[in-house]
Amino acid sequence: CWCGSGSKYKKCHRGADTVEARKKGPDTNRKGVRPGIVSPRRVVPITIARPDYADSMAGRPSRSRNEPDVKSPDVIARMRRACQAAAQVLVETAQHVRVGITTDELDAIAHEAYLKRGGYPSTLNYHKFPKSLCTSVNEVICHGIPDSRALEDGDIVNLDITIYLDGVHGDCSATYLVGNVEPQHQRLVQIAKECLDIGIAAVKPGRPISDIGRAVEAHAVKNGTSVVRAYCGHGIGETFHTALQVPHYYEPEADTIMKPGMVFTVEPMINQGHWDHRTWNDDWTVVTADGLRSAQFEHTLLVTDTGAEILTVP
Ligand SMILES: COc1cccc(Cn2ccc3cc(C(=O)NO)cnc32)c1
Ligand SMILES: [Co+2]
Ligand SMILES: [Co+2]
Ligand SMILES: [Co+2]
Repeated sequence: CWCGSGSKYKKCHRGADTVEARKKGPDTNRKGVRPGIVSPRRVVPITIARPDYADSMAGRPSRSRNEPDVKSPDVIARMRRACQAAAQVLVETAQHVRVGITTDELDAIAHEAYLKRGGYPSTLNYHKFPKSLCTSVNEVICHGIPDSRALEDGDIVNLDITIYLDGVHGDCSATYLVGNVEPQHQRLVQIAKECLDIGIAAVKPGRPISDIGRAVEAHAVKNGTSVVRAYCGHGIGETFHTALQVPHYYEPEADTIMKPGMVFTVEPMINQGHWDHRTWNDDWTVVTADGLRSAQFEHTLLVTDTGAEILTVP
């Protein structure tokens, strides 16, 4: 869900000056200063194949982002297995979501769940991201870093899982309710799930990628919510993020025609209030500008002759 630097969609990527000016520390909503990263770097046995960025100082993929949008039958077969594994890791980790568990403990659970399936946690060291999944709580839109904050009654939390298995990535996420969640926040989560389903239904060969954002944004706005613009869905395969971007708002410039064999994520981030975001001064955590909540769901999809096949099913 990263539109990346130099995004061709002006609205999709803010200029550095704006971002710099907007950096801020953890919101008081999150009970003051964030607890911080509490555990040492998790280890991945050398027996597990790692992506090229896993051991690089910058964590930057060396492989170009110009992987073809349409995948070969071999890559598709490997994507099916990786995406199924990602969905299983998500389900397994989500079973532990409850009041009192810390997001760092969820990171440990997810980490082991990747490893036991022979997979590498794609986010670990990806652009130097320090953890094996993203945990985005309440006003956090995406890229939340697991830490010592315990989940509280009434929270919503997105778990974003990406696995690297047999040379390809599978990426999925879901937002979960913690204990007794206020009806307005339950509704936000429901609308976000509907936005993903409606976005997937808009996937049709021969149509432009922009159909997806048009359908998602219409549903979000009709239901009194807004669509985050700075982070998009993305092409995925042997590369975590290919050059293909999938805005979740209506972007007429997203004119790539969908073709059978394409694989990309749809991962709408839906805000309770305004679509704008801020980035914490940890350089990762993306939060709503107005402090209201955000919810997200994500699947990795294969474009078929008639529509979309959801690959991230357990
Ligand atoms: C360099 O700039 C950035 C900025 C933000 C994030 C990152 C790297 N990154 C870390 C985790 C992560 C997850 C996704 C994802 O697609 N989730 O569905 C995307 N990017 C991710 C890099
Ligand atoms: Co993301
Ligand atoms: Co993604
Ligand atoms: Co993801």
